[in-house]
Amino acid sequence: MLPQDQTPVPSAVTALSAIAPNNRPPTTEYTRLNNDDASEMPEKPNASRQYTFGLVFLRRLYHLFRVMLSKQSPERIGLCCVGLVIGKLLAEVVFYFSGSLPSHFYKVLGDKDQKAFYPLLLECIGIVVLSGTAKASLLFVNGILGVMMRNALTQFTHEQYVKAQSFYALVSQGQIDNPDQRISQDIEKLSANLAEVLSELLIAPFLVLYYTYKCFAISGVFGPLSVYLYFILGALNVYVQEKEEGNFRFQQVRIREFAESIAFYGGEETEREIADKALLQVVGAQRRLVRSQFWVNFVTQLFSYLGATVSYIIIAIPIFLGAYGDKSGTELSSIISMNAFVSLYLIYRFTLVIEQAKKLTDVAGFTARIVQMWEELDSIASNEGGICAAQGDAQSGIQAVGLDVTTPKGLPLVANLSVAVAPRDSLVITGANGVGKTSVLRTLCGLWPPSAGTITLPYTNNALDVFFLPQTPYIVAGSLREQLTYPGAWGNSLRVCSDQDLANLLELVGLAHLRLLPHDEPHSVQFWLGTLSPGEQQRVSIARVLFWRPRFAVLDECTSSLDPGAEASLYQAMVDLDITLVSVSHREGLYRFHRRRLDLTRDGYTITDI
Ligand SMILES: Nc1ncnc2c1ncn2[C@@H]1O[C@H](COP(=O)(O)OP(=O)(O)OP(=O)(O)O)[C@@H](O)[C@H]1O
Repeated sequence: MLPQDQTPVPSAVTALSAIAPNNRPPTTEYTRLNNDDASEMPEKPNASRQYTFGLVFLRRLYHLFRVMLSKQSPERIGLCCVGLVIGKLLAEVVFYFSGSLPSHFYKVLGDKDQKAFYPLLLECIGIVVLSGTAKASLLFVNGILGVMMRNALTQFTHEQYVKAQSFYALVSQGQIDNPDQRISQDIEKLSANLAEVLSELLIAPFLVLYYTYKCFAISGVFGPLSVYLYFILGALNVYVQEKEEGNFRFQQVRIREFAESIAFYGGEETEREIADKALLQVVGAQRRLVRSQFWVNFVTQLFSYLGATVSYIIIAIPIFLGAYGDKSGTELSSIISMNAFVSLYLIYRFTLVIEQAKKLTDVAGFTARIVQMWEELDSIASNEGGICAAQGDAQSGIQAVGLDVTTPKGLPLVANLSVAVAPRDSLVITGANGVGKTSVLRTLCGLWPPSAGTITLPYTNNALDVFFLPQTPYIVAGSLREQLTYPGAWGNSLRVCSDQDLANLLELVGLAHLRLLPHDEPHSVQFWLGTLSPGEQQRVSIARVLFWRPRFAVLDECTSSLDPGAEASLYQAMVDLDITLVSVSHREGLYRFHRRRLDLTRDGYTITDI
């Protein structure tokens, strides 16, 4: 049997690349302020979203290797590479010897030479043991290398993704499909495939030249050309299929996440249609991939089986021409066997070029998806990272001057907004649905860059002193303590929470019954979502404000599920702690906790005293 061996075609790699998405900010210019330094945001370079074939893929692969080397100790990687090369060479040598064994057996048995038979048998057993050891070691080193690569690439991605609102920008801009899939699955698949081909890549330069020449010799220019073409098409197909897989999975996750809402709406039929549509896309992409592989598999198999026949034709010609006239029947059998082995080995090597190209198409597809995400995160970090606001002290409060609020798609919502919120000068923002209340908060807190105008935010001890509560309560995995004190570190302050503090806090927000839960036992998000009603989740959110005691809190309809009495007592608790509020609310009962009201309309805004 021929070995499970592959020969890479790095030269074919140059044929493919996939390009970063076009991540342009809205065409309007905007002012970005940081510590009073106003600077104009430059237009991002026009990173093309189309595919190009050429050096970009190599550049991405190089980027990938640089990241891996920076995250793993070079000694460990070096050790693995040496292990791979030794294992590979050993496997090749052992394979050559095992392939020549049958011809020796033909000779020894044909001559009825019992004395030579036993040493040959021993040699055979030795080769089998060596072969098993070499292959198992090779697989072992491959596995270790795959784990190391996955660890390094995922760590690097986490650093880029979970920082300074990068993930928010990436997810909300929607330029990169399914980042979660890229991080969890694509990196894993890339690492496994790359580790597998790496052993080949290390000894590739020589093999590629040799087999391209062999391929050319057997099939002319058409042979290598079709291999390269296959490689390019294959990589594109893998990329597209992974994208469709991601969309399909996303749809399934949505059904699970919003099961209750869908059930209330009776939306099963619509959901099934959407899921079927996603399935159609993924199956279509998969079908294209299978189709493109058919001809290659056909040619590969043809060569494999034709190889045996060809090897007999090759040896038949000299035999019939009388070149081996002096050989006995036994010697002739031995020669025929050896010739069959060498011919088949060469043909097998040729088919490996195609086999390896298959693996490299996977590597190319996954590399494009992962590095593309890094490039997008890079451009987000360099252009939009951090809060676009000047740093003021606690007394200066929150100020916006001449602010133009625009959605990421460039839709203008609020023009020339000037408003100031001094300490104890709480503000309630009102207005019809969709008028832009939440968008004003997003712009104030730096999630959206303003199209024009300036923002000043209060800082205490060099840390932003504004706590933002979003419209949808955010529940995290962890203990009750971790739930109530999220995020674990806020501002520059460290706050200790004793059991008594925790009990008081629970009492204050009307969650005293949760005391029955073991405080420090961690629970999953599913557990918390199943345990806390929507109103209780909002109480948990307010508990976080009461725990951290910021000077300013920005609250986006974060008590909408509470009854008026509970809502009022929670607002009173925040006011009692001297927290200045900027609230979005439709409920008039809450106005009394604020000094002024900012009313947004489609035509502008008014600010009135309460
Ligand atoms: N990420 C986004 N990308 C593009 N447009 C958005 C985005 N988020 C909101 N919008 C649009 O901006 C407009 C204002 O939305 P916003 O959420 O600020 O309204 P709102 O006044 O808070 O509404 P509501 O009272 O319903 O909460 C809406 O038309 C909405 O479609």
